[in-house]
Amino acid sequence: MKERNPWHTPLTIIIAVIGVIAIVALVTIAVLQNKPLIPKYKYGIVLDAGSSHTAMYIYEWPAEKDNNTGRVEQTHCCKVSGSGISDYASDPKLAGESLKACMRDAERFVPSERHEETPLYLGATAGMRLLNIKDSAASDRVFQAVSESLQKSPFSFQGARILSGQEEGAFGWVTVNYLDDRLEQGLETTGALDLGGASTQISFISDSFDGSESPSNYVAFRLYGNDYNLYTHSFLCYGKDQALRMALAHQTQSGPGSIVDPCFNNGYSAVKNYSVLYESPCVSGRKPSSAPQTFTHTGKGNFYECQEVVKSIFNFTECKYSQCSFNGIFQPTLQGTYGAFSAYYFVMKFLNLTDTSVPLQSVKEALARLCATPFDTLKKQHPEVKLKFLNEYCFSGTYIFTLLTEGYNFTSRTFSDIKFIKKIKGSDAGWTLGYMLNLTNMIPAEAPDTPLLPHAGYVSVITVIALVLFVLFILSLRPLWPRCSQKPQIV
Ligand SMILES: Nc1ccn([C@@H]2O[C@H](COP(=O)(O)OP(=O)(O)O)[C@@H](O)[C@H]2O)c(=O)n1
Ligand SMILES: [Ca+2]
Repeated sequence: MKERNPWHTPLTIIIAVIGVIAIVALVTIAVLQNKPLIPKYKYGIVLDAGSSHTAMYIYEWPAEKDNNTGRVEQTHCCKVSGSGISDYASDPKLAGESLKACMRDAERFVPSERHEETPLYLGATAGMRLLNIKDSAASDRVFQAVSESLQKSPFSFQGARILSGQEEGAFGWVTVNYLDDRLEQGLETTGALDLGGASTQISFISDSFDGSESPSNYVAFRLYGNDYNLYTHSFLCYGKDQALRMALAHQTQSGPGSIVDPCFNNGYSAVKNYSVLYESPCVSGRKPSSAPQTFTHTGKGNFYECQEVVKSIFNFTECKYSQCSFNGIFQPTLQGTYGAFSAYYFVMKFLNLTDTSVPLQSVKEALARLCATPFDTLKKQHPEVKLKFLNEYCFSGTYIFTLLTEGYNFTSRTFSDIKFIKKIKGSDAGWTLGYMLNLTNMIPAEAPDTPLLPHAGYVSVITVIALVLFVLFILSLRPLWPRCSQKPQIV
């Protein structure tokens, strides 16, 4: 007779089957319940209407996390061809037209089912600030024209406006710290240095600054449960293009028909128009009365002399606070590391000085060499670089050097705390991302509640608990287990 397996009682089989079904069900629910949904993204578009050009940035983030800590990333950037919108004062319609190619680009990059709900912002910076000072009616007409053009796009247009210098500085700081994950994790923050064409911004946290000494430089944030007292200042006219204008204006003050400029390479020569030079509010009112129509601008390439010219556009003496950067503007003691972007990056990239932290002395030597190079040689060395930029690198480099050291008081010790950057994790450093995060309330003031365990940990714990429960259950049924039958005795 075949021996009966003691486990093969109906009861144990039923218990085992129910147990297995229960475990499978538990694990399946645990996995499915917490599995991220198929990625669905939301979008936001910001147009950065700078003094020299306009750029459009498209940002993307997971749809189910938009009120939370979901990472926002730049997925596309489009450079508007032509000049900045402030240059269309005499023909505003063209400013609107100029944006159309990038807006069509955006229609391709944002899925059509999201078009209608995607916010679209245009923020203008120092070029429009200057136009607004010079001719506010013209500035209104430009905004009217660009707004009409953007309203025709399928996106949800949220308005075009001028950012204050304070906003521009503060949002640049938010962008770099957000992209570096410093805000959410409450880490030490990094300062932001932004050099544009018409203004420049410096923003950083200084423990010694609580806003009392100079309230206009103070911005308070509460982000992810942390308080930040930010120092920020925007110097209108101290972007590199307006700074060049001021340096030229300074050199034409004596009124002759030619300037021999140490900030331009030897061999450079151009005829320039006096009234064009003096049309900006940064230099207006200083045009010499005896000025001829044009002047010849030639280079003599000398970094040390150029530094003297550049210094003449700063006022280092006036200061009614405990300490100042320049032009009587309060600045607390520098602190921590800095990310320097926009034109800082472009110029330092040309000098090959962006990779590591750069000693100040190397920058000085590189600039002395660059300025002393004859213009013809420079053109041969860099056939790929646009002449408009190549002409100006000696000036731009010297200006950056002087602004950082004499203006903001970086020393040979602190200079290497500056990193020259263009992008962080694929997104451009600049004010646009911070601006959009703020307007869409994407950075919460308080730290969000996080689940106790990560997804994988949660599933493992549930599985182990289910197994333990099952084993305990089986053991608890021990009294019902069939007893082993006695083996028949072989006699
Ligand atoms: N490849 C490039 C692109 C821009 N730039 C400069 O970067 C600056 C950008 O300024 P911007 O147009 O954002 O002007 P703001 O309104 O910020 O003052 C301009 O001075 C451009 O000439 C550069 O040096 N190299
Ligand atoms: Ca800018």
